[in-house]
Amino acid sequence: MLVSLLKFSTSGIHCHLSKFFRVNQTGLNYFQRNRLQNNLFSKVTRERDTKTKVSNVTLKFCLTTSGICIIKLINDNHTVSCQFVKSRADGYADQSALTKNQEPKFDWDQFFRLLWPEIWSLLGAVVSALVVAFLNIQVPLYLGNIINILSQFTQNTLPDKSFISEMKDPVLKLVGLYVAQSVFTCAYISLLSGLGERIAAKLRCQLFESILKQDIAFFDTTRTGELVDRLTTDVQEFKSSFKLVVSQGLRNGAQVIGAVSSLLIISPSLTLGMLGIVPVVIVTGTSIGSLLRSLSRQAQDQAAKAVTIGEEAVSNIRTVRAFAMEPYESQLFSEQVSKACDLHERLGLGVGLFQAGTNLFLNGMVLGTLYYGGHLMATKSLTAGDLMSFLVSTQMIQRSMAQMSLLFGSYIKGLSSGARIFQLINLEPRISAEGGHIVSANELIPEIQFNDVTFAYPSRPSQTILKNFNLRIPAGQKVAIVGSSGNGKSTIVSLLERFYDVSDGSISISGEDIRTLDGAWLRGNVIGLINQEPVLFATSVRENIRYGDSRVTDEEIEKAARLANAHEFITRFPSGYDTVVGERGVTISGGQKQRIAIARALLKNPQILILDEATSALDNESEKLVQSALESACKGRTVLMIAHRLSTVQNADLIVVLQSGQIVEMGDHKSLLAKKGNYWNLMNQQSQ
Ligand SMILES: Nc1ncnc2c1ncn2[C@@H]1O[C@H](COP(=O)(O)OP(=O)(O)OP(=O)(O)O)[C@@H](O)[C@H]1O
Repeated sequence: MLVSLLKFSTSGIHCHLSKFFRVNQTGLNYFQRNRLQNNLFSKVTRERDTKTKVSNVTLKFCLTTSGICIIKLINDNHTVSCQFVKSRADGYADQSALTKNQEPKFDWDQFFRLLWPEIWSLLGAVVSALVVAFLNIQVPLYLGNIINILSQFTQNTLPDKSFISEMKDPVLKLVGLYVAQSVFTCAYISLLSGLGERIAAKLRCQLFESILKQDIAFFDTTRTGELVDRLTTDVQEFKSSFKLVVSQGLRNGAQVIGAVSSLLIISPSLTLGMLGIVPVVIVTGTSIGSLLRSLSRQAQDQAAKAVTIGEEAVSNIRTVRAFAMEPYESQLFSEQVSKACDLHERLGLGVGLFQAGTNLFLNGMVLGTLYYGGHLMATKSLTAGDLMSFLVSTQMIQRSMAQMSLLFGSYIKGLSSGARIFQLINLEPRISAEGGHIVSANELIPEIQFNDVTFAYPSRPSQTILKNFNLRIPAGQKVAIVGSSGNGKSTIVSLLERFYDVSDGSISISGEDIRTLDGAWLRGNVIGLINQEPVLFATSVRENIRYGDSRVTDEEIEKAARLANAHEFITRFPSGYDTVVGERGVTISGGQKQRIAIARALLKNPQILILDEATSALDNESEKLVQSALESACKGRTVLMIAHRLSTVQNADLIVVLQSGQIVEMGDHKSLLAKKGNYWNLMNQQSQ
């Protein structure tokens, strides 16, 4: 990531500097310009408002709190102001495939489809919650009843009756009510919890599946942290809101309806007077709600941005440490966190104001009831027990509505999280990993043909990387592609693996356009890829070689490891094949990692092997070991080799020299040297 920032900055600065130099003719040479850029990085990323002078140019850097660097180039006569380099966080987030498109919308259809298989649990929970609400509504009536009996006893209107016998029935009923209330409360809470967890698990799996099936171009523009945030925070938020809204919302909603009905029975005039202002609350609530929803979405997006930055820094901790960039990363993280915090604070204030307003209204309602009810009691149209029931019911309405206003915040958060989840689940990859046909093993000829291939990366469509590229790699031959950095060598590999589709032309294997072939079959059975930075998972050596294929036996694993020159060092580990290699294989050396990766690739016995600079990250000693492993691995296969070090390609059947995405020379090592052209130049450069 840091490297990306530097690359990003370099190209930007380069562009501005070159414009500047063309205009002003300051005559800085290449080295001065490089020094200038290097200075620039160390200043931009470490200090604020720094000035430095290189040659006759003064550079001023500002790292503003919003993370935007503004650079001014000032020479003796001119001041050129370069508005430049947004912060890494903003720069990347702007490009994100998920955030650059339209605002995610909550899909109610999809939500109900998700709920459908859980309908019985949901119904059970709903019925239990409604029963609890119904029982709650009964409580004030029974209490009112008891008060009426008590007041009759205190006024001596029941002289012949025993207190215990009169009280026994209503008290027992009340106890029964409370017990039933507890049973149904337990039922709806446990049913809803299970339901919420199952839905969350299903959503996580669907999200993960959707992420894995996205094409590589999607990952070019979407940051890992953003995806992790959707998998974790959004699903968690959605689940909690769902459970809360269904349980509390249903219970409180039913309680309000039930309590209002019983109020209507006790005193219609008092009830209607009390409910007169409810429509005003509903209209105000709805309009405030849509404002809060938008604020909630912004807050969640911003929180995701912060997570993304934190995740990147932690996963690239070695680079961060090597550049002593901890303070910079902390600052970047805290800037994003404080932006998210601001938004959440505003959201909290909004929800708080809404709740405060609702509470004020509801308390006024209780006070009004007391006042008007007292008046009715004074005129003997209401008994003390009725007023008691009325007041308890009104308070129940007040409490329920207050809780529903609290739920409102959760409901809003749940909707925005759900919208973000569904957006990613519904995202269709442009290149599907599966589908297309399979060529049977005996018909498959491992011959590769690039026909007039032109290609630009989807994230940078204006930059054509390959132009009318034609190449035939006959079955069983070893073809090497060489050329200086950035000429499109690895791009050829990505196209052959069908990580991207060609913009024009076609690539065929065994005479079939690879766009018509099943991608998973192609990558899983036909092509083996060994690249510069082998990635191992934090599990045992055995599991890394097997990589999920349970059909593979231990003997086959050992055979592949022997072929990859890995068996010897693996058996020297105290736990042998069961040695755990640490996250991304940090506990073993680069050469060892590479040989495990070779064994993994060989295990599927691919007919086509791609070596993308497979030895360039190794020292001489490791390179020799890996090179000999590769030589045995290449036997009997069609091999496409990408190489920086020309020493590794000399025995190739055909060497292709690439320049700016086009073939400029082709031949074997000897004939190319004899030509004294590009290949010869590259050889000379390397030997120097
Ligand atoms: N995912 C990507 N999105 C956009 N542009 C890319 C992407 N990957 C590579 N490029 C650009 O494509 C061009 C060719 O890159 P490629 O990696 O194919 O070159 P290469 O010859 O393999 O270089 P190297 O030898 O340094 O690995 C470069 O300009 C690079 O910036």
